[in-house]
Amino acid sequence: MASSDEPLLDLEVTGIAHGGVAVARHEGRVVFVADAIPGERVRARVRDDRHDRFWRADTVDVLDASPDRRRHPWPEAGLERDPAVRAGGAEFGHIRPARQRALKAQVLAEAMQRFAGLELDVPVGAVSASAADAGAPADPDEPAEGWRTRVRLHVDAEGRVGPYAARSHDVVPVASVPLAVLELQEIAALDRRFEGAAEIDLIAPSAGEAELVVRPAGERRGGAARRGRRAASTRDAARPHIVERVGDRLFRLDRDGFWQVHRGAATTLSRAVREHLDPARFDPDADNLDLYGGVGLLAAAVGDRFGGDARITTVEADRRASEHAAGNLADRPSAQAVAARVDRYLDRLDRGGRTLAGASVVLDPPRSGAGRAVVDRLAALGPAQIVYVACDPVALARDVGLFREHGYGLEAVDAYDLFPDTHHLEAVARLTAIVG
Ligand SMILES: C[S@@+](CC[C@H](N)C(=O)[O-])C[C@H]1O[C@@H](n2cnc3c(N)ncnc32)[C@H](O)[C@@H]1O
Repeated sequence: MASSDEPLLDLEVTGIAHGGVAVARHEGRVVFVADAIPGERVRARVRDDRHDRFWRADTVDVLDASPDRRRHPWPEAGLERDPAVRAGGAEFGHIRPARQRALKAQVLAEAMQRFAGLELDVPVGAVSASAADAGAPADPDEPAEGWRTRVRLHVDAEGRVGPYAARSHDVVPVASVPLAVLELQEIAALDRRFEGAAEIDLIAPSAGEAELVVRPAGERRGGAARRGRRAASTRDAARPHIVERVGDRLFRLDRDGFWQVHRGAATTLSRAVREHLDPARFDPDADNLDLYGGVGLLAAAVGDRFGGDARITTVEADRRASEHAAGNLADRPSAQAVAARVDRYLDRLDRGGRTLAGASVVLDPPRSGAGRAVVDRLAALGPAQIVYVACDPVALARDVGLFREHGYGLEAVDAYDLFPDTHHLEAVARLTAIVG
């Protein structure tokens, strides 16, 4: 590992890589450079020179700035700070929002080309996080900050709170959290000392008060989820819950359970799933599935699109989330919630001699994607269409490539900027069986 005595490199920055780092070359070797923009010339300090083929470096000075460079909206994450103490989690904040989205679109296009063999040009749409019209397409010039309804901060040995530094687990005390929605900025208590605590969670549900939750050192997070499918204990039943509103519908979930983070995300993704499901291929009586269903957000969207009688089963590994899904979908007699791992659920269908012929499947896996084990099983069951909701462009592209091996084609894809000031993006794609 390089130290701050390491010589500095002057680099021509030529590209962008997955993960939010720019790409340059030095003496034939690729250098991944943090806090730079393609087209710039920067001075960078090498942080990691252990690999033969690539090094990692951090920008310390900009020699020729891009017109898309701006002052970082989070002072503790900006170039003025030494890279070792720059706040993490806002690695695109130094870039104007329109260029952030263009770079994300480029990463998606390159991933689709490389891993799925497809030439695509998909713009990444801005999404409003304002309390009044969250989820509406946003004015591209609207400030991108103020979108996070969940923020996790860490506590250092002296009780001070902050995010981890970029690329380390060192806590960086901060005076502001500009990516958070205003309610959370107001309660963040960043000047308080939290001795004995490990983490602070800031949570702003759409139907209820914003909360600051202190997690003592040694507390096990997500205990219920880890206990798997054991019978619900009295302690589980008493776990704090919150309520989220999407349109006219309310969703109940554990306070530490999964929910989309951007204030406009649940609306955006519900709408995207409704729009991407091809009505000509949708059979309300088929064994329609919402895989990786959480507390039933997207199963509800399917019901809203095709009516309460449309059959749908939401499958989720976290037993508590699945119990909430059953409650959240209780007004839909044709919807059911199953607590199971997706791969095991698909195996059970197969062993039972069932197929998914004529069925529509919503697939919303974690960041690592569905992967070969799930894609192979799902494709073998032969659904009519799959609407894939993805928060990682490379995992999506890899899985699209796998589906194509099984005769599924990519019919449509849209992308949304649900993580401004970071390198992340959300994409929704429709895959259908190619006939003939
Ligand atoms: C990206 S979230 C999507 C949740 C939901 N669709 C939503 O939009 O709110 C992924 C979900 O997959 C669940 N999960 C992770 N691995 C799983 C697996 N192998 N089988 C089933 N569910 C899993 C997680 O608990 C989480 O709720």
